[in-house]
Amino acid sequence: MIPGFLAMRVVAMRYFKHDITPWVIKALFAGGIYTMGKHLWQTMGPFAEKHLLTSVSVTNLDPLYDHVSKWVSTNVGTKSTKHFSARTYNGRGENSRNGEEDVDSDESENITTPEKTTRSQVHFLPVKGGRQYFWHRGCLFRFKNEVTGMSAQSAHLNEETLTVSCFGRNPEHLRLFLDECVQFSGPDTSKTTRIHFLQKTPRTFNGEMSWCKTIVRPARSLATVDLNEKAKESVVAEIADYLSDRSPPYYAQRGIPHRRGYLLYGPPGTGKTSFANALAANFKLDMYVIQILGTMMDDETLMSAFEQLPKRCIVLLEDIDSAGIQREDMKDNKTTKRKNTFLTLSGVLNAIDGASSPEGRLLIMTSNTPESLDAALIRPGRIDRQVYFGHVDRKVASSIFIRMFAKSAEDLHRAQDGPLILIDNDGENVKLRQAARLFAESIPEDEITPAELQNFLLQHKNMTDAVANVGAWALAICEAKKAGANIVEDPLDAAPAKRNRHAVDDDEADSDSDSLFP
Ligand SMILES: Nc1ncnc2c1ncn2[C@@H]1O[C@H](COP(=O)(O)OP(=O)(O)OP(=O)(O)O)[C@@H](O)[C@H]1O
Repeated sequence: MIPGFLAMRVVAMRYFKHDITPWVIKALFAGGIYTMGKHLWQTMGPFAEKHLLTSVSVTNLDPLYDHVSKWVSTNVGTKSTKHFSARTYNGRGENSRNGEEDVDSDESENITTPEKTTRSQVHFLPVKGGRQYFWHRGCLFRFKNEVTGMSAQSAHLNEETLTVSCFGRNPEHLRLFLDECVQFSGPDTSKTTRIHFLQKTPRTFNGEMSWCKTIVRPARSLATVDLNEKAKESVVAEIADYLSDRSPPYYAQRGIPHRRGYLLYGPPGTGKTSFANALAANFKLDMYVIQILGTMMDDETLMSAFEQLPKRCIVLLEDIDSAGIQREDMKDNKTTKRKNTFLTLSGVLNAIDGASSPEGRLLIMTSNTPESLDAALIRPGRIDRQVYFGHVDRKVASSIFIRMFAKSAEDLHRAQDGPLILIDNDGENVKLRQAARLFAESIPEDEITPAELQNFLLQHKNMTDAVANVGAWALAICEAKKAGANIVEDPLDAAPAKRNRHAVDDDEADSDSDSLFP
């Protein structure tokens, strides 16, 4: 008997003149059936799932994860569930994931396409652990979204798994569905490079750092980085050989640790980081960036960062000299507190090639003043090759100009790893080539960095204007550098008196440009 039933029955009889007994019996019966069904489902569920469903699982380490979740969030969306997790995608078919951001890059190829858009969209997915059912091409599908563990790439990132199941035994339905997800996702995400940064781990309070920040950038082509062609080709060939399947056994047989290191050195803004990015894109490797300066990095953190690296990747140690790891500090192995670093020479060397540092990775260090680095840091075995990045010469100036003003990607033919070559499709490109020659002739050789030139061209997007003003601008830059000034005023923005100083150059440039662009 249900406790209090008699009292309730009496009250119902008195006030409603109604006997509730049959209703209570019906409710008890329904409850019994529900409990029995639930129990049956719990015991039979795994059996039914195994025999009635065909499933496929994808973890968030695979690009397919993004394609599937994007399809589901767009096409199934809010129809059959009330609790969601939200995530953002931008219009290029890239996405944000766990600690991962999309960024627009000023380093993307300079030829823009109209379909590139930076607008972010918010999409809904079922909460983690949630399920969603939907029909696709006449088949009932189930979508499950679960946290399944810690990511192997970073001990602090969750590994999430999407399981898509379809009722029936035919895996063809799933294959068609996954194909559609990939198509739906739009531009190929392999045209992006993932760049990982060290960050204080959000879930710990001791300030421990791990690779928990990731950004996705448009893949940079090697052809858009100006560097001595022979040097570029041979570096690319060496890395291709190092990453090939025959390389690990070759190193192992000879008892050599399977590691390779490069030092890219030269003045700031000459393309060292860009080249590292382009190498990562070319070899489809993730890049792991360690910025020592300003991060209070110590030996332990650096060691742990290296230990967390995946087997195949590029590690970029940025501006290793400016981080305060310099010869005099390292000689007696003192801890250096200069410039906020707490690193010792042995700490850095251990991290780079100690017993616990993974093999198979490619190390790239960049430096503006390599002469200040300790010989131990860049000895062969740690750094196998040094590559110089310098100021622009006429060839590079012309190449940057053409890249900036070419109207479309089709106008530029890309040799495998070589420079971009302008195709003379029509008269326009002949003009562009001539303008590039004039532009390059107005620039003093080996004085100006590619970054400075690129910046000038971003501010002078009109070709005639760029050719006409580059001479005066270059002169101003060179004068400022000689005087040790950091601020360089654009001669066009300067007072008239100052502009007159370069009147001759302006006039010459004007006459050149006039002949080109009537
Ligand atoms: N050699 C180059 N070829 C093409 N673009 C270049 C080159 N050098 C510089 N740039 C452009 O200049 C900007 C800065 O380049 P980057 O960051 O690669 O220089 P860096 O040498 O790494 O500088 P830093 O030493 O200050 O880190 C980028 O936008 C890049 O596109």
